[in-house]
Amino acid sequence: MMIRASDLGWRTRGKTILQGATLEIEKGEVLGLIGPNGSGKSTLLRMLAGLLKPSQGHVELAGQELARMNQREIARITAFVAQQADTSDRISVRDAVELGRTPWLDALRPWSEEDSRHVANALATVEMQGFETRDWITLSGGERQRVHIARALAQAPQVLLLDEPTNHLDIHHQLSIMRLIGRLGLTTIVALHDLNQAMSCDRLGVLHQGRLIALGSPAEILTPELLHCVFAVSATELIDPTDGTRVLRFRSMTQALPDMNRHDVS
Ligand SMILES: Nc1ncnc2c1ncn2[C@@H]1O[C@H](COP(=O)(O)OP(=O)(O)OP(=O)(O)O)[C@@H](O)[C@H]1O
Repeated sequence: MMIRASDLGWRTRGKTILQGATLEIEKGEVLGLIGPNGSGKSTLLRMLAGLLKPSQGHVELAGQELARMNQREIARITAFVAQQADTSDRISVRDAVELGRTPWLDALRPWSEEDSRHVANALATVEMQGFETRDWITLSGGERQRVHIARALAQAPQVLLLDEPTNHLDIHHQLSIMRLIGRLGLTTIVALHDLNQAMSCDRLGVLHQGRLIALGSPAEILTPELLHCVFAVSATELIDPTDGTRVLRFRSMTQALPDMNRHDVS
């Protein structure tokens, strides 16, 4: 088991933000976290990344107690891509991605060709080669997002934690990031808002009002009943005729559905 979280909870200023989250993630599994705004997805990811100390419960990472590991030990196993990670520092794209190598460097292990290879591969993977010398502040939102993902890949992690990684991305790059997540073979936990993208995950966890209320395969989870209860939408399942995949189409609950039983002959 790569990650084991038991009864995780977080409280702040007397308010419970997350409670009773228990989950296990196998090596190489892609787990999607879905849930409405404010349901606790980022909070759970930040606890799994060791960035937020749980008020309750504990996390095991690759067989070790996360609370007993230092940031460097955690960063050699886990890379985290936050939702809005920005920097005001004037750094180049290459500098930003090179930061991913930090957990592997020290006085006895200075920068080497291997580190440069990791950085070049990571930039190529997110289709950002050629941007190395650009100033970070001149990048668009989507380019910044891809550089953040490159920084995480340069870290050569076993576990990838991604908070809405397709935010800001155009459709080509949304699809290529989702495809990349699928083929990296890393243990990945990814918070997603696009429920059609979520269908490509091995399993989905649903957060609702600070609780992990369901965990299972996309087919088990993305039912019209659950989508109605959790997201307050009505969903219709369609089949893409080109490859037979399921596609969900959503309507707000206030939008009237056409009466399928009415056969008007005019
Ligand atoms: N430091 C904090 N102090 C007070 N409330 C907080 C703090 N951090 C998070 N919250 C609240 O906790 C709840 C869960 O936040 P979280 O960011 O985990 O949700 P989320 O599911 O990731 O939401 P979104 O989909 O909007 O990104 C929100 O209501 C948020 O306002």
